[in-house]
Amino acid sequence: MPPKKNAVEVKAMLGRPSNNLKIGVVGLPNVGKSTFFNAITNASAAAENYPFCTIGKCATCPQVDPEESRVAVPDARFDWLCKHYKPAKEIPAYLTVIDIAGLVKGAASGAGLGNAFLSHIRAVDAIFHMVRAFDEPDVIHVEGELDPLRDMEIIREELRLKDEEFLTRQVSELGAAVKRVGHGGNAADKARKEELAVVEKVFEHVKSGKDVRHGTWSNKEVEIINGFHLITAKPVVFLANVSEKDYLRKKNKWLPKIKAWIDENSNGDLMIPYSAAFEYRISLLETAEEKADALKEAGVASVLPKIIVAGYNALQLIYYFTGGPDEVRAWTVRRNTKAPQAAGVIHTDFERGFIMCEVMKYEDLKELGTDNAVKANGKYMQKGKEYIVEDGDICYFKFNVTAPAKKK
Ligand SMILES: Nc1ncnc2c1ncn2[C@@H]1O[C@H](COP(=O)(O)OP(=O)(O)OP(=O)(O)O)[C@@H](O)[C@H]1O
Ligand SMILES: [Mg+2]
Repeated sequence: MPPKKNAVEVKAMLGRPSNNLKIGVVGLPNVGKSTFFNAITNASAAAENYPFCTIGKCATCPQVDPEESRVAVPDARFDWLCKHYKPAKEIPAYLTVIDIAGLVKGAASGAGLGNAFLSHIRAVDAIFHMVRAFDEPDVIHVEGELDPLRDMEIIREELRLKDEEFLTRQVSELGAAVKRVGHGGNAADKARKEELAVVEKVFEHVKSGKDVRHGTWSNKEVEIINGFHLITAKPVVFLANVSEKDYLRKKNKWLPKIKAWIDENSNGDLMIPYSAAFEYRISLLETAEEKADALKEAGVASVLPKIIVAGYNALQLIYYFTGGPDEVRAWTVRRNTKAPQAAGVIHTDFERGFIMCEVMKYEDLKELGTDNAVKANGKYMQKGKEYIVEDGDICYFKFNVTAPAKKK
C-alpha cells in the first residue's frame, strides 16, 4: 500500500526503541568511573523532592545489580510544573546509569576479563566514555604515563574490534546459509540475502576503522543493524575527568587536545570536562544548603546535571508532561514518536483507542498562567495520530476502547 499523503516519513534511528534505556560508564581502569557513578547516585538521592530508587540498594528491588542507578533528569520545566499544579505525586524522567568495570588493551581478545565487560557494554544503549585527564601519582595508570589521547584510542579500538569480530562471524554464517540456497529460494531466503548485503557493508565500514554510528544508513539498513546491538552503533558522550585543582581554575592542558582528537576521530561527539573527585566530595555533603555553600565558596557549579541531560539527549530521548493536581509526570519517548505511540507509554489502551491528543506548549502555560488562559488564547491544540510529540509538550490524550488491555 503506498504511504498516505499526509503521513510523515520518519528517519529510522540506530538503537532500541524503548523508554527504559541505559547508559554505561566505559573507560580504562582507574580513570574515575566509579567515583563519577557514586557522585551522580549520591546527588540524585539528595534531591529530596524526587522519588528516588538506587537499584540494588533499594528495599523493594534488591535483586537488581547494585552497579545500576536510576537518576532523575533535572529539568526546570518539570520543577515549574510541580510548583504550578502542586500535585500529590511528582515523577520526573529518569536515566539509568551503569558502572562497568575497566577495559584494558587487548580486551576484545579476552585480556582482563575483557569479553565479559564488553558484553556488559553491548547490553547498554549509550556510552559515557570516561577519559582520565588528572595526573595523580598515587592512582596507578595501567598504561604508565598519563596520556588521554592514547587511552581514547585504546578504548575506541577495543570496542571497534569487538564489532569487527562479531561481524566477521555474521558474514561467514549468513554467507554459508545464502550459499546453500543458491539462486531462487523463498521469501525468508531472499530476506537473508538482503541481510547479508547489509552486514557486508557494515563490516567493510567497521574494518576500515570507522564506528557504525558515524555511517550513513538507510531505514532498511538501520533496521537490520539494530538487530545486532553493535557497540560502535551506540551514541557516545566523552567525559574528561580532570583534577579538582584544574576544575576550579578552569584549566587543563589536555582538554584542547582531547577535543581535537574527538573532532578528528569521533565526528565531533560531545565532550564535557568535569572532576569526578570534586563532584564526589560535594555529593557527600548532606543538605542542599551545604552543597550550595560549598559550590559558592569554590566559585563553580556542579556539572552533573549537564552530564545527565547530555546522556539523555544522546539517547535521542525526549519527554512530554502530563500535569494536574494528582500528578505531574514526565513520560519518556524517543525523538520522532507519533502521538498514539507516545500515548501508549502511559497505557496500551491509550494507543489502541487513540482519538486525539490535546497539547499545550510549556512556554504558553508559563506565560499565560493557567490552562483556561491558554484555551482562551487559542493555544490549546488538538492533534491527530500523525502528530509528532515534541519535547516539553503538555499532553492530554483522548481515547476510546471497548475491550480492556494490559496496563504497562
Ligand atoms: N579527578 C580526579 N582527581 C584525582 N583523583 C581522582 C579523580 N577521579 C578519580 N580519582 C581517584 O582515582 C582512583 C580510581 O577511581 P575509580 O575507582 O573511580 O576508577 P574506576 O575507573 O572506577 O576504576 P576501575 O575500572 O578499576 O573500576 C580513586 O582513588 C579516585 O579517588
Ligand atoms: Mg570502578
